[in-house]
Amino acid sequence: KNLSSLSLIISGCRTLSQLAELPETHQILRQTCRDFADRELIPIAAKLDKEHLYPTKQIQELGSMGVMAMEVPEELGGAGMDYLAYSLAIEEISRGCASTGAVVSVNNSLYIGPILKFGTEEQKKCWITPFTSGEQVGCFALSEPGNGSDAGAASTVARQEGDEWVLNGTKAWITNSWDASATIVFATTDKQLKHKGISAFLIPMPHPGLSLGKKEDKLGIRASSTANIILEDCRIPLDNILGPCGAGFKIAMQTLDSGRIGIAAQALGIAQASLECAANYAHKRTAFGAPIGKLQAIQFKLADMAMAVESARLLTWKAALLRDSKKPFTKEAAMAKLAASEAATFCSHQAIQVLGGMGYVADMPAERHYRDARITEIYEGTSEIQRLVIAGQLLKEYQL
Ligand SMILES: Cc1cc2nc3c(=O)[nH]c(=O)nc-3n(C[C@H](O)[C@H](O)[C@H](O)COP(=O)(O)OP(=O)(O)OC[C@H]3O[C@@H](n4cnc5c(N)ncnc54)[C@H](O)[C@@H]3O)c2cc1C
Repeated sequence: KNLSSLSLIISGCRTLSQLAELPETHQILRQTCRDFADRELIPIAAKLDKEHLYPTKQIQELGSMGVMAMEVPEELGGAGMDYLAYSLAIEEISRGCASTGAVVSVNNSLYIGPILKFGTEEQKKCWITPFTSGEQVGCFALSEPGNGSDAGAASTVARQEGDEWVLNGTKAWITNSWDASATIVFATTDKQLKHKGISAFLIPMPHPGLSLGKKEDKLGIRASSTANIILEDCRIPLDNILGPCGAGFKIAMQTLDSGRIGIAAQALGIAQASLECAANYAHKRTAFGAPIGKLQAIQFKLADMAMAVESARLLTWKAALLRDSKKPFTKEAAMAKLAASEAATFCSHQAIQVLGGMGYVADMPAERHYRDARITEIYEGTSEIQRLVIAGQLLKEYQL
């Protein structure tokens, strides 16, 4: 009995030690994604951003590397890796191009994630496998023009008619929508039951009755498409419901818990890129006869940036490790997303200051990082919502 509790302690230590030093498999994956970002993403990120171009070729290459379906078992076409690996991949890709990070993260955690968890075996084969190679991507349609944070107030409706569901309503801000081949749509099936009357549906794209709004002209992550999805008597077979009828809100909330680890990782990538940009510039730029990196004012900025990135990274890895060991992680995922998104906005702001005038123009990546960082404090739950989630969990822990 004593020995078995000791082995538990030892395995706990191994998990903790991963916060300081990654296992070799994860180090290799991280380096592979970093090399890919250096080679394939950094040289084109400014052009993708400026011209709002979807990175078709890069997404396909990431698909062939297994990065479009990190957690999906190999028999379904995925990489069969864990969430720590996923967060490392998203950070490295987003360090190269945050828009590409958004496309990859939505496909993995918002589209594939809930199908993997709640789908039937048939649904997994049909709706996951074709989305593992990067040839096709999916999207996740929860928000509406009238409600984002208050996701339980969905006004999109689905009614059963014979052997079909008929959907009507408008979903707003849907990432990947213009490039997607399928979407998960959340719609109310029983208004009386409020959020317990919301269900999740799988709809192929394009599909009769489903149309797209204009591409939003965004501040950042401009290479990923964002648009309304409009449903007008959109008919799908009864089998296209995901999970039990009425389980949609639970599916959405659990999906966002996991998705937040991906957004934390995306924010880390942007923060890290900002730090690297500022540190490199501090060595090269001279003022008053010496590199600006010799100035304590610049050094303090770099130190604060490095601390913000590293502490948010540890929170992100902790949330991922908890999820991988099947322990509760809602609070830690919200903490990771909040800390990492604030680190990204802080670091990208400071990077512009370190670069001076060069930080303000598109010749250098600092201004793009600044624009890209901002969304991480908004989507998959604003910073205010993360604080509500953290406080809600915390108060439960201290309940008398
Ligand atoms: C580029 C982009 C991509 C997106 N991608 C997707 C996607 O793929 N799928 C999808 O479903 N959605 C997506 N969204 C929507 C996104 O998740 C919402 O914008 C976000 O959840 C906020 O909702 P809202 O815009 O309606 O703001 P609101 O909910 O109207 O909030 C406005 C302000 O009020 C605050 N607030 C609201 N409620 C509270 C509260 N209870 N306590 C304290 N403060 C509160 C908010 O924090 C915010 O500051 C995307 C949005 C953008 C901009």
